[in-house]
Amino acid sequence: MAIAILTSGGDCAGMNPAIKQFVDYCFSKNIQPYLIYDGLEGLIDGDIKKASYEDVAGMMHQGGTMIRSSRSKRFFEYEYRKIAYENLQKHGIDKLIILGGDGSFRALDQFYKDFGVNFVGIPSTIDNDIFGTEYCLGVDTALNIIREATDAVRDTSASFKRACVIETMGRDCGYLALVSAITCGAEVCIIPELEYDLDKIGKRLKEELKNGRKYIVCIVAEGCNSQVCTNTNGLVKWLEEDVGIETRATILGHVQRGGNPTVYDRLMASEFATYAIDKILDDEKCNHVIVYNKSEFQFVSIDYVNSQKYEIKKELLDLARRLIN
Ligand SMILES: Nc1ncnc2c1ncn2[C@@H]1O[C@H](COP(=O)(O)OP(=O)(O)O)[C@@H](O)[C@H]1O
Ligand SMILES: O=P(O)(O)OC[C@H]1O[C@](O)(COP(=O)(O)O)[C@@H](O)[C@@H]1O
Repeated sequence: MAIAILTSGGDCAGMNPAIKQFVDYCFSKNIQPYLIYDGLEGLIDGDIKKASYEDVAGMMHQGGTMIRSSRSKRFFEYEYRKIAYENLQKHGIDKLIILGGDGSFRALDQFYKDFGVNFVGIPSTIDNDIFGTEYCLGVDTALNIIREATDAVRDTSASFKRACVIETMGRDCGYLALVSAITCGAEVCIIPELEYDLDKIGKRLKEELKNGRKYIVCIVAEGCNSQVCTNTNGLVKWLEEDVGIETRATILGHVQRGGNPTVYDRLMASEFATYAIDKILDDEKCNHVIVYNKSEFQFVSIDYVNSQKYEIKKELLDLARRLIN
């Protein structure tokens, strides 16, 4: 019996601390851990290595994933999954821990159905958009990067009496933009989940500018680009032409995916990894995702994770209602 770890889909801060804990904890239980490099692509290509303490030394503070990640078209095909399975067999690996999003969990669930390889999925995505868990690894670090960037952009906006539009990542989900708008003290928050009224926002902003406001901070979610929302360019145009304030846009992009993991993500990584290993070692059959709700870790089925679309909780949305009118 042997156990391996891989990272798949979008990387995030916290993956390295989880990999380190995986290796250290397996050794403490006298189990040989394996590392699979390059995600599902590496699984197909047989890029699998016995882990040693040296492999994970000094990686606690590093962002991204030192065993790298990938999105794999080949893994959708049975033929390649079979090759992946044969690669695992060569090392006697029958258990996998995967750090990724719901796509990666679906991939391993298919793999489990094909060949019975047990796995536990650890929700890891800066988007925080996996149904069934309040928290996904990497979110706290991404939020802190957005906060630092927004604080800096606000400084220069205030110096020039300008507005700024800051675009966060999140794919279709507005979580990062929402929490950032609330915690960075933004004046406007545009996300796919909240209906907004530009006329009302415009009137409010003009009134505030008349009363001495020196700058405006707008936070907009990446998801607005593909949805029926005003996107970053649209907002810049509207601020300049309708509200009448010089405006600059900052699209934060991939800086949000890097950076040293925060203390919270390091701790969550250790806990997620430890509980996941305990579960996979205890259960004869295991195709679960570990989730975190109300300060507790639980295990749920892939079907449950896939049964609904993630929705931001109402109480959090309510905190931003004054930023959309
Ligand atoms: N139904 C599936 N069958 C096989 N492989 C899948 C399936 N769904 C997703 N995958 C694999 O999982 C990878 C990661 O999924 P993706 O949605 O890109 O990222 P995430 O895990 O962050 O949601 C995909 O590139 C693909 O290789
Ligand atoms: O790195 P890429 O391929 O450009 O993907 C960008 C996307 O990945 C993310 O950063 C993270 O998404 P996942 O964790 O679901 O892969 C999204 O916020 C963003 O839309």
